[in-house]
Amino acid sequence: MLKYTRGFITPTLIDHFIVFLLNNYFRCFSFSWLQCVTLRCSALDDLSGQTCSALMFSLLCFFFISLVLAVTALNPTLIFIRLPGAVCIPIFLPLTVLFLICVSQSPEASVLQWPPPLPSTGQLWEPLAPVLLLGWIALHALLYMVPLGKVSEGLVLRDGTRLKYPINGFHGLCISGVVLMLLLGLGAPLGYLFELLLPLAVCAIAVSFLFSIYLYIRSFWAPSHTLALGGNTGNPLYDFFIGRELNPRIGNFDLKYFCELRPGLIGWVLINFGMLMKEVELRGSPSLAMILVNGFQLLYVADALWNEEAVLTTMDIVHDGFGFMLVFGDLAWVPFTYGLQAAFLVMHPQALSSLGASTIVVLNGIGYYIFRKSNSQKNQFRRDPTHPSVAKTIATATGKRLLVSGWWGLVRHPNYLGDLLMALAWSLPCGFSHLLPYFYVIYFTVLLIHREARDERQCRAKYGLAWDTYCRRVPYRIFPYIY
Ligand SMILES: NC(=O)C1=CN([C@@H]2O[C@H](COP(=O)(O)OP(=O)(O)OC[C@H]3O[C@@H](n4cnc5c(N)ncnc54)[C@H](OP(=O)(O)O)[C@@H]3O)[C@@H](O)[C@H]2O)C=CC1
Ligand SMILES: CC(C)=CCC[C@@H](C)[C@H]1CC=C2C3=C(CC[C@@]21C)[C@@]1(C)CC[C@H](O)C(C)(C)[C@@H]1CC3
Repeated sequence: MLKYTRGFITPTLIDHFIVFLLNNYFRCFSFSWLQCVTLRCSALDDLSGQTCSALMFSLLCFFFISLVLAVTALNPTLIFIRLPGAVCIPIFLPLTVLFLICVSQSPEASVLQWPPPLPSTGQLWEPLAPVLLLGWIALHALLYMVPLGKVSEGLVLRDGTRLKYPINGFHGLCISGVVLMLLLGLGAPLGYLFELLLPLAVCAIAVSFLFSIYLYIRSFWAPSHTLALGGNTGNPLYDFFIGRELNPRIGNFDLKYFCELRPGLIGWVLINFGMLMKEVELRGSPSLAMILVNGFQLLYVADALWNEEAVLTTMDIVHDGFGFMLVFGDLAWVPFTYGLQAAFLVMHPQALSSLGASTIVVLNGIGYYIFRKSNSQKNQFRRDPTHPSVAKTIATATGKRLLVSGWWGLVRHPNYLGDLLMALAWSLPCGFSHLLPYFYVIYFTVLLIHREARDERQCRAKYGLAWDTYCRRVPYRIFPYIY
């Protein structure tokens, strides 16, 4: 099967890398605890400070292992670490969100700084935060139900039916923009979102847990044909993490579709804008770097909502259950880690030349073009395989065809390629002095490589020989001539 896959980064190389990380994780973990136990400090304060640091270091190590476990969680060849992955991730990914926010707001902004920045209880809790968060989710739930825009059908389900979805996310974004401008006009201190970041993230994590528990419990009343194929192993922890129900709904209100695009994604843009306003408070005007980061990420979110219908053919909606991973991803991970660049820029302003800025704009433009064209091509093809714009295809035994022309003839995941180029363009305005602003592009590369491998397995199982033919005709996965 691998003979059809070219490029110098191979799945075997990735497996070796995972084993290397596992080895080093155990070494780091035992080292940090050893250090914690053998510390010799004169003052009690010092001891507690250093103990905390050693603990924090252990947590960081745990984070890396969680990432590795996440990468392998669905890999049947590494089944012995599937379950631990599902157990560790719900603990350590939320801690990572809080840790990264603390780092972005600290003067050093170094993920490896010693001792690491630890928040006080006062910094974690603010009564306004749950009010704002629940108000925001309620506003978007309300906008979801407003009969604006068209209603579209999803792909055919296992029982042969199709679900209906309102396509009004872009309206939701515009209305949120108007509300924001009104608040700004009334003198609302939007820059205060900077101080509220940690308490808001704590609340979003709490909401994610409660909501996932609700989803897990209600899935036991769902008919069996509405359950996701991958989320019903019978192991409660694993199923809670992956999600049992495919499209949980309350009446016509689709919970997964709602969470995927609205409160978290639009919340991310709102938080970015809050960071921009904080910069205005501190320095009188927004920096070029901040404007670029805000502009690029607004474009990404607006594009997702403008092309909302295309989400109905993505893996999350079509194949994945709605469990902790997606709930937490949508409501906490996306809004609080995808915008770290803007949070970083508030305390760490960066000078950017016009040549540098223009190069970054061009990179984002190229990434966006590839991302949009390839996603639209596939979406159109899946909805109308006979469309005149589709030139070359491969027939499969399932009756569905595979696209081999346009961007889908260059690499097997051109949409990932465009997305990664954009991710890089979002980090570059933050300069090269810190690693933190590059967190997104690093995490995203890992996520997409894992996603590609998972999709490849599913497609091979689904399309068999036709998929092999496709791999022969299009040998590269994401990066032409590399991977
Ligand atoms: N910002 C973020 O955090 C994230 C962004 N994304 C982005 O979301 C977008 C969607 O990604 P994702 O859902 O992972 O994957 P895709 O939209 O690429 O969907 C994969 C599916 O497309 C179909 N497919 C694959 N190859 C072909 C082909 N040659 N012809 C026709 N159909 C094909 C298969 O499904 P079938 O044959 O059953 O139709 C396959 O399972 C991407 O642009 C990605 O970058 C994704 C994850 C996170
Ligand atoms: C570490 C962790 C908890 C990961 C969970 C993964 C989720 C954060 C992502 C899975 C697929 C996503 C997609 C988007 C956002 C991130 C998640 C939820 C997306 C909505 C972003 C905007 C794009 O235009 C998109 C609509 C194509 C995309 C769909 C997939």
